[in-house]
Amino acid sequence: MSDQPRGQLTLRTLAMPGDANAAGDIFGGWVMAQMDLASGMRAAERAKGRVVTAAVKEMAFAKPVKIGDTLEISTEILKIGRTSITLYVEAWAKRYLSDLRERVTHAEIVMVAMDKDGKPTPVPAEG
Ligand SMILES: CC(=O)SCCNC(=O)CCNC(=O)[C@H](O)C(C)(C)COP(=O)(O)OP(=O)(O)OC[C@H]1O[C@@H](n2cnc3c(N)ncnc32)[C@H](O)[C@@H]1OP(=O)(O)O
Repeated sequence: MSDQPRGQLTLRTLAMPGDANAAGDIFGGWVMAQMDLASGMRAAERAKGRVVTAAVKEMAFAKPVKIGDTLEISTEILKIGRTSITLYVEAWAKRYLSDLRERVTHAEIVMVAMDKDGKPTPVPAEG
């Protein structure tokens, strides 16, 4: 497993008190939401249109995110199907007031390109 983020840095945000429990641990659901947002951004750019999340493959949280950490989400497009885009997504915590970065979780996320009527539509050729 690499000690560097894989793919493109797609989203950076700050973990705030409102995203945490009473012990200062950031909710896993908030981290997942940021990963979903980043996947949507990357996939919509590739699809040149709207996308929805079809599936999130198994996830585990290896390390906590704490209040004040910068959460960095990187994405790599693994596969383009007919209407789907499969991404490998990593979440890293850049620790508060430090240069230390730790990978907290990763997942494969499948996004599907949608037409204006909300039906799956082919992902256009690149370029
Ligand atoms: C902005 C948001 O994130 S929206 C919030 C969460 N997401 C949603 O609300 C999406 C709700 N789900 C849906 O609308 C539908 O189930 C869809 C569009 C994801 C799939 O619709 P389906 O009728 O199954 O369409 P269809 O069978 O044509 O599949 C479309 C593609 O999705 C893929 N797909 C569908 N379900 C899954 C799944 N569970 N896992 C992986 N891929 C899947 C298919 O393999 C297909 O890919 P391909 O065209 O590259 O071969």
